[in-house]
Amino acid sequence: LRRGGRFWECLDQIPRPPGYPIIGNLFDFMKTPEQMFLSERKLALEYYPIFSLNILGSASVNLINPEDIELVLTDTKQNTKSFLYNFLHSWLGTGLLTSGGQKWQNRRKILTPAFHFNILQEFIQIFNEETKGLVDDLEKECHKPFIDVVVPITQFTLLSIGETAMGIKLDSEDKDKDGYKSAVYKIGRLLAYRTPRPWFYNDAIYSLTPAGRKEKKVLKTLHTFSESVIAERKKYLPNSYSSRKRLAMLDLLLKYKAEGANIDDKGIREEVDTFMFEGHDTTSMALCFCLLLLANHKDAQEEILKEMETVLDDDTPTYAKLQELKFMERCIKESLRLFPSVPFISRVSGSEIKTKTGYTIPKDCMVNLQIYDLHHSPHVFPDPEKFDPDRFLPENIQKRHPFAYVPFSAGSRNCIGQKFAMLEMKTALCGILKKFVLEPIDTPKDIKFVADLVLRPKGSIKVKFVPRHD
Ligand code: HEM
Repeated sequence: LRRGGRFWECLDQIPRPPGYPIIGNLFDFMKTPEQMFLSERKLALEYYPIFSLNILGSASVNLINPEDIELVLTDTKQNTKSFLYNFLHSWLGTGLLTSGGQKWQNRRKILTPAFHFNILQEFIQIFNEETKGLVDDLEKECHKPFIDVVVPITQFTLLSIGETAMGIKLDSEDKDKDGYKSAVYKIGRLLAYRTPRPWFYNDAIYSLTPAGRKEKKVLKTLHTFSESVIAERKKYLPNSYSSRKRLAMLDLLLKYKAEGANIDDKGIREEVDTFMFEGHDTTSMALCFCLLLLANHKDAQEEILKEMETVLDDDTPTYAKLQELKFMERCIKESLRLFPSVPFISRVSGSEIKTKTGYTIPKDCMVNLQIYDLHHSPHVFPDPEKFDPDRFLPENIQKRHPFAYVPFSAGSRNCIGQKFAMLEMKTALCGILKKFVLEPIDTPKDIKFVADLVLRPKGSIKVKFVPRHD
């Protein structure tokens, strides 16, 4: 009623799965996190290219086709994140991922230099050192019938973001770090629980519920960790920053603050929380799924090895050498197609959107861009479940719509860390594949997912690591 006739008039034209009066499609989503994930996939397959949902008057439009996804991602009027991101405010505040308008523009401008090519080049040495630690850990465990790769890989990505962007060395035995990792899992679960329950959307009401009280405890762990990261880095603050032209992320923010720029302690914590999370969890999942796929595709594994032998000889990879690993890159890209770490993103329409498919999305409506379903659609990728790195040969990319593949989103709000992530994943793969042959235990079909902040498996991802004897 509040939204008026035009809103519902437009929305009612868009295909919607049958629901009930008042509650709408609520029962499609009042399910376990695993069933919720499957429900969305089923709807996307059935209703491609577009469908709407209405849960107790909370409406959304879901886009699955590249043409309409392009319309949203290239229009700055559609840049505002939907209210779903508000649920992250108690954790990430309004950092780069969750902010909008002028604040987002200022922060993006401040933080972009922290991911400049010169900075990334310096990070390769850290990625190599952390890869060595990862390979040592895998060596200790490789006598076992399998390793759940999520455990060592998450450790690797967390240590890597700590040492690169934050400039601190996290102790691999550190209890706070372990508490942080499990808190990230817990908050993801709580958000998945809250999202389909509009009666918990009000913060005051939610805070009184058992889930809200649990969230408060989890937030304490998350914030204690990020505050300790900032305190640790502050110990090493130089008196003057002028000696180095380019600074990594946390130093850059601390410098801006010291110089009186428009960022305070709260702002710095927002970004540390944002980058600690976005910088480790997404890359960790991407790398885990890549290892799963390579274990199941020995031919690709051997081809990567041959390429490594030609390009790297026996050296540790440098920035320039990593650029030359073209086949490895295609494998990572294909892995991110099948397992995009961020399965969907969400916006609110800043104006009416006339879709290429002939519908009108009303203004002020939640618009979800279903990246996972776009990447798995047979309309977009023939034989979509097949692992085929050649889909990313230049001549094949050219045949596709430019927005058919968007694991890092696209447009002005794209992922600021995408180059960082690719370099980190390539360095880790070089270290791992040089030492081990990956053997399959789980197959991709065995993996069940849960609705979460990132594409998360329900249980473990099991791979066998067999030491390589030259
Ligand atoms: C494979 C790894 C990664 C994937 C698949 C990924 C994916 C994405 C996607 C899809 C978005 C858009 C989110 C949205 O619109 O709501 C995003 C944004 C973002 N990502 Fe990543 N990401 C990855 C790695 C990283 C890393 C390593 C960092 C930091 C070092 C990072 C930091 C961010 C930040 C801060 C944003 C918000 C950017 C903005 O709105 O200006 N990401 N990422």
